Amino acid sequence: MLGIKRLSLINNHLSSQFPPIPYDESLDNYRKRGEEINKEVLLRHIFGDSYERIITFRNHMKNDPIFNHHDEAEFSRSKKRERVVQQIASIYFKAIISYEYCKAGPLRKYELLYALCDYDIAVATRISIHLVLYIDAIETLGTSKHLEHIKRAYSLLDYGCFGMTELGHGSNVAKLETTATYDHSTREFIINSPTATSAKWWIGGLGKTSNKSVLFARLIVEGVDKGINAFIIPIRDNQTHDSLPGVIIGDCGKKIGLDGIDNGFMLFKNYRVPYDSLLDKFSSITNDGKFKSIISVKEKRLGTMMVGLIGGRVAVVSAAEQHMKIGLTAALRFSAVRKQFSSDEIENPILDYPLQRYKLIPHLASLFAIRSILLWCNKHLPIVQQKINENPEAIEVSEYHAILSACKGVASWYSSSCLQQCREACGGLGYSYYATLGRIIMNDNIGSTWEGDSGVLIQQTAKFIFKQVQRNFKGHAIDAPSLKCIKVDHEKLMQFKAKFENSEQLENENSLFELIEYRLNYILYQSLMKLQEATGNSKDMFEAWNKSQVFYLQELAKTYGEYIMMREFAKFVKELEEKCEKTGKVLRKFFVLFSVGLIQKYSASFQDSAINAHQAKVVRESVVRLCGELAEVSIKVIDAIAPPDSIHGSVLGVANGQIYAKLIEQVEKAEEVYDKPHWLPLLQKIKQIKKT
Ligand SMILES: Cc1cc2nc3c(=O)[nH]c(=O)nc-3n(C[C@H](O)[C@H](O)[C@H](O)COP(=O)(O)OP(=O)(O)OC[C@H]3O[C@@H](n4cnc5c(N)ncnc54)[C@H](O)[C@@H]3O)c2cc1C
Repeated sequence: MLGIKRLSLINNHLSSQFPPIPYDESLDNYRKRGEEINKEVLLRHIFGDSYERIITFRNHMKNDPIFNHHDEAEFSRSKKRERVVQQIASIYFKAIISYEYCKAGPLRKYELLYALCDYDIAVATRISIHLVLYIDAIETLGTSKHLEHIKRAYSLLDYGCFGMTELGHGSNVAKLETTATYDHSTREFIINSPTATSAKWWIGGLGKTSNKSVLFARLIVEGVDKGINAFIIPIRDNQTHDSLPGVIIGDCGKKIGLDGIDNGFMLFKNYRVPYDSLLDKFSSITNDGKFKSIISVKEKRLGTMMVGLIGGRVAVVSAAEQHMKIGLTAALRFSAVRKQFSSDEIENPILDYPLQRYKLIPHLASLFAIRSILLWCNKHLPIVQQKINENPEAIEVSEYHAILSACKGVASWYSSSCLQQCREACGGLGYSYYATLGRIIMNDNIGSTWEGDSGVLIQQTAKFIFKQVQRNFKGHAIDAPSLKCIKVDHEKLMQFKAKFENSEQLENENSLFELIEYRLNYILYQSLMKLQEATGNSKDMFEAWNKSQVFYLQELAKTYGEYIMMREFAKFVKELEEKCEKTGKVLRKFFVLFSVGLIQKYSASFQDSAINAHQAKVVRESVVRLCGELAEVSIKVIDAIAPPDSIHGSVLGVANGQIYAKLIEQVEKAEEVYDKPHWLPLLQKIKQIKKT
């Protein structure tokens, strides 16, 4: 330690215009506080079977100078995109990603994406559009004749994109306007963009990179609209990289973040592709030119096709957790070092203040809740993908879809709120680019929109719950295991009174589940009543459904998502306790904080009758006390889960706690730090004008 301290002093002294900065022991001191945990056990528990491979990918990045956030700080959009391709090339071949490698383990590509997302979601997304969206679409919607496209994609002989969204439509996929008209004389499809709003828009990797695209278009056979189908088509010449005749490709321009992704637009003018371009697992055209589908009801066809495209949504949940982890690494380590005010001479680290603890610690608890549901999603993803092949309408499939949709929404909203708190928790220094929070906030921001707008997506969760309840009304048992707690008994619901009198009783796991299950049943009952009322004064069910969103159906779906997260968090803690009692004990407190936090957040609806004023006070006091206890151990916890400094890139989150030295070093390395501005003559001219 002495050696490191001396080195840090010498380095600082030799290269800086600033006075020497003594080694700051604040973070080391905070690290000694709180209960003991076993960091390795915790990280292994979090990463599960992926542990070794994620660490290997991390090491590839750590040892490769092409992964360097500070180099990239002043990069132009074009340079950033070039750098992302260099990074992908570097890691893809070191990681030996191939068709065989990914077939050997369905989660393997997600492990690479996970490691890359800790560095920058732009890099992870650039490759995930290709590896997950493009390849999974061919795999889910295509047949054996399309296997060659998949193999070429894994070998990077083709680089693919996912062409669904158009300028005019994103959420309402059924209304996409691009047409693919079948010409039986040549057994080809003629693709056209009939309107400006039918231009494919926002397509990641399309702007500059891809030579192939999965394309969603309206299939016309014998003049009849057969609905949206998917195709695999070439879009650029593989040698010259020119767009093919009949295809117009452009770049969507400057975005508010994610400079590293080349989002593009695409238009078609009588572009002909052969029959085999149709991904024809569900629908095909016979040799005598007749449309045929294994799903006879047209309205059901699109939904069934979409069911398999779930991998991207799991990646969004993961990104939310990863962004929270990086934000909290910066904010917590900074807060242990940063000092402001005291009642005596020695100032307090701001992490000692209950207000700062309340700002940050509940988000650390939510991070573990998201991680827990992610472990569940990862475990069930291959099972559900298999099930989709057998029966896309199986209950396991629709339940997975409902849970994932709710959790995608909840996780994306949690991460936005967490990152804003992290930025505020770091005060002005949090606004520096080198704190990394600004970059992450803008990159994370899209999580609530892409892969399906969260507010639209969770309506599908609400629909799923309603369908299950309808089954119950018709005398059948609810067949989704996650909804076994549903009891549509109004009388009993209204009589419910929480029993806890003090924090110990409140924080008991059974008591916490009883309360959150009550909340779920209560909001369900309210939603049913609201929908019934709205049905009476609306022109149709569509209007009634929309009138019941605010305060009801949206809340129902969110509560369900949070309930499932809580259920998985409880399992996560139990399994951890079996591996290491002391670490499990600390994580159990995070579980309790997450759960009590939900009760506190929803206290308005609890207080209708279920929780009295005294109990509400117990809930609030519990939150504050748990935040205090967990803040003491929070540096150890963040140490366990934080990626290495070179990967998270935040000067405020450096593991050695030398935040001021690191920030100064970075600022002094930036372009033109001590230079006169090139616009000095303009400044002087203005002064001259003022004088005369
Ligand atoms: C950076 C980036 C990358 C992307 N990459 C891809 C890609 O690679 N491939 C691809 O195909 N797409 C891509 N997309 C598109 C993305 O998936 C869509 O933007 C997303 O699905 C939302 O659709 P939208 O933009 O049409 O929003 P809209 O549906 O127009 O939503 C706008 C607002 O209307 C509200 N709204 C819509 N319908 C309802 C309703 N029924 N009830 C209440 N409110 C409603 C929404 O909640 C939202 O607030 C990308 C987008 C971005 C920004």
